Amino acid sequence: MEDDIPTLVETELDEVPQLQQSTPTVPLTIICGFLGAGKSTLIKRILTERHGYRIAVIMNEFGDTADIEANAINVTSPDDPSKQSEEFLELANGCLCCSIKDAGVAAIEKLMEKKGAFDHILLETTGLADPGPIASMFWQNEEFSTGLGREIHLDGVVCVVDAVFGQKQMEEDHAVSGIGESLRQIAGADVILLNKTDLVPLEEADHLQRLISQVNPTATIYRTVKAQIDLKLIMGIDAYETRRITSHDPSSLLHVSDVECTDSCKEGDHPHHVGPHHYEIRGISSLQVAYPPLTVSQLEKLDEWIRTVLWENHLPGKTSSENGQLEILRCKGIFTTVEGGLHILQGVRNLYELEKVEDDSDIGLPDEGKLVLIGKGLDETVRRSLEEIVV
Ligand SMILES: Nc1nc2c(ncn2[C@@H]2O[C@H](COP(=O)(O)OP(=O)(O)OP(=O)(O)O)[C@@H](O)[C@H]2O)c(=O)[nH]1
Repeated sequence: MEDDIPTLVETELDEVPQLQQSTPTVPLTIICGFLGAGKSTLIKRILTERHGYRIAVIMNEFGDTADIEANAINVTSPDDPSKQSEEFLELANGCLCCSIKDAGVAAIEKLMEKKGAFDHILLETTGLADPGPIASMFWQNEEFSTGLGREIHLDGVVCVVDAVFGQKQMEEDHAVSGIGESLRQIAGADVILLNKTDLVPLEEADHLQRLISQVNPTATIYRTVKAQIDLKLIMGIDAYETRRITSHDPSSLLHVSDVECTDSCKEGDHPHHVGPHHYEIRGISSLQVAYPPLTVSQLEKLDEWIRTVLWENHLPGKTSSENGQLEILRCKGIFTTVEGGLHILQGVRNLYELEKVEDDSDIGLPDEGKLVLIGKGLDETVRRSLEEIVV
């Protein structure tokens, strides 16, 4: 009998370091979506269903949480009404809910004191929030990376789009500095849930999905009813990882939808096909450029191009006034080099990272590199300027 004991202890010791290595920081997912699209429905599901994940959800307000309490969900705090104003609520399914009423980082700092109680953070934004600045708070931010960034990392941005009103919201969006919030949300998303598809005919959902892909060809789109989605598809997606990739098919890192315009797309009021892989809706468009394996100097030129455009809002060698308004909301890229290296680009607004992938010896290289830009002013001049990098 006693002989069994050392074997058990040994197994436990073996497992601990492996777990610590594979989860060095807690992933954070930003959830955005226009008013009424279904964000709260998604979050309510996460907080109440038995999915087996321990997720901490940071909400704008406790309004919906009070609703969850009213629905007799087991909250660990006693039945004291004043407890509703508590900042943290632990729910029956192991999830944790907290308010972000004060300041984002402060709420997360408090949350991290509870580390160990959860393994993923979801941050819900308000319906009118632009996810770009929020994402940049958690990514490539020096202050963050020397503080909280040692404990959490940005996993991805999920946008919930209303299948009934989504198109109207995109087209009628009141522009703030030229670009409306619903378009900014779609442009900044890594995963899009086209929700409420039970309320529209199939063709309407197809049409809206096509419009969304035209604005953001890099996002993965799932159709949902009542935000029913396998959580594995929206969490743990590592959308901002550039140095280390686990996929053996690196081109899958830059998922790009290939969509063509239909007859119904008219210039000016709908996305339209401007050139190969170039579409536009209310000033926002995406631009895709393919690249052969790059030399070191071409990669440096590309880096300089991205830096100039993202930081100075004009093309290299031109002044801002010459090029009209150029604003990049999101950029992604995957590039191979003639030496056989693989480089990944990730960018949110004026922040970007162009990094060589570590230990790429056992992963296949894609046939061609690809750059995808989403933003404003992405016309043929921009395309030509990008193509000149490899001439
Ligand atoms: N029929 C149908 N109704 C849905 C679906 N998803 C959500 N709803 C309903 O749509 C309404 C709005 O959903 P919410 O989850 O509150 O939307 P929200 O994005 O959180 O809204 P805000 O907090 O105002 O930004 C609610 O009445 C939901 O029950 C769906 O897939 N189908």
